Amino acid sequence: MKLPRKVKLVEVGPRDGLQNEKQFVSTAVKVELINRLSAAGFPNVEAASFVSPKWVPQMADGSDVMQAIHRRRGTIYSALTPNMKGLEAALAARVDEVVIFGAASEAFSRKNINCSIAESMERFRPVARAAKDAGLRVRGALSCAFGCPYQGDVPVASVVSVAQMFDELGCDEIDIADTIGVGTAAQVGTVFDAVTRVIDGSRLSGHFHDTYGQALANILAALETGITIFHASVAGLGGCPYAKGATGNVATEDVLYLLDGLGIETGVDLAAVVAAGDFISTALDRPNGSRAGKALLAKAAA
Ligand SMILES: CC(C)(COP(=O)([O-])OP(=O)([O-])OC[C@H]1O[C@@H](n2cnc3c(N)ncnc32)[C@H](O)[C@@H]1OP(=O)([O-])[O-])[C@@H](O)C(=O)NCCC(=O)NCCSC(=O)C[C@@](C)(O)CC(=O)[O-]
Repeated sequence: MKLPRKVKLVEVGPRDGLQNEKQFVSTAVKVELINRLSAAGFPNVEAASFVSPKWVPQMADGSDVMQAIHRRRGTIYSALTPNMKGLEAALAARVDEVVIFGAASEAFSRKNINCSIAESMERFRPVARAAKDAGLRVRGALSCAFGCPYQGDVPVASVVSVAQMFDELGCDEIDIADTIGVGTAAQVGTVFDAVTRVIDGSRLSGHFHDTYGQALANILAALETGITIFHASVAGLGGCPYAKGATGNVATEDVLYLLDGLGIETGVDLAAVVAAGDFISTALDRPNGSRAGKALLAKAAA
């Protein structure tokens, strides 16, 4: 098994992790979480979402969050921008990277962003162009690459085709996302092998939710196909408001424990992430969703 020496870990907890919370999480808590995560050494933190507050009320304070955070040198702060209105807000908030987000499933595209896949790409085109003109990085998030809550199976050909659309829009990075956490290691191999035939693997990332407990195995399977960028959410927070039943992202602490054990460098301090996971679990008054996080906290307290 040939594995990479280094991996880029993108922390998505402040956005993907919190967006589904029913009770509004205060701006101060969001800011403290982002500051703790960037201090832990993440090269990239997904910090906000400039979407319609009617669709995702939890993310309505994105501008305030971006204004209040302490920007660590070397950290890329990303935000979701579904349209030009979102991009204008993101530019005003001085984000470093925008995320346009589409799906490999027509049904999910309509539920999540209220348009077809083809329409979404036409909506994203000026967003990507204006973001590039402003010197920002552009990431394309490709949901439902391993299954859809509305449509069921998603053909690998649809994943490849939407990845190529993002590529054509000029995306620097493309996230292959298991939105509802149904993918298996075998499927991960098949999907990444197919996408890497048309897009260089160094520009692809694995974004795994952990509904069926397969996320760490899926990360290992993706590492074996040469993928070196992964997303994770501190304390396993999260879920998509338009993907019922799906649990949070794979917990960052668990991914770090795996990567540290494999001797793969991330530049991220596991102990600091464990403390951030404890902070946000306490603030939300809920059990910590990271197995490694809980074990390390218990060990430290013993
Ligand atoms: C795309 C739209 C806006 C279309 O929504 P729409 O209703 O078709 O759009 P609209 O243009 O008719 O706008 C409706 C209202 O929203 C406002 N509006 C419109 N755009 C914005 C904006 N950017 N910022 C603030 N406000 C906005 C707009 O001004 C209007 O306000 P009104 O006139 O009614 O007062 C909507 O469907 C939406 O916001 N969807 C976002 C859903 C979302 O955020 N989902 C979660 C993120 S995706 C995800 O989690 C998956 C991912 C990325 O993690 C990967 C994975 O795991 O799969």
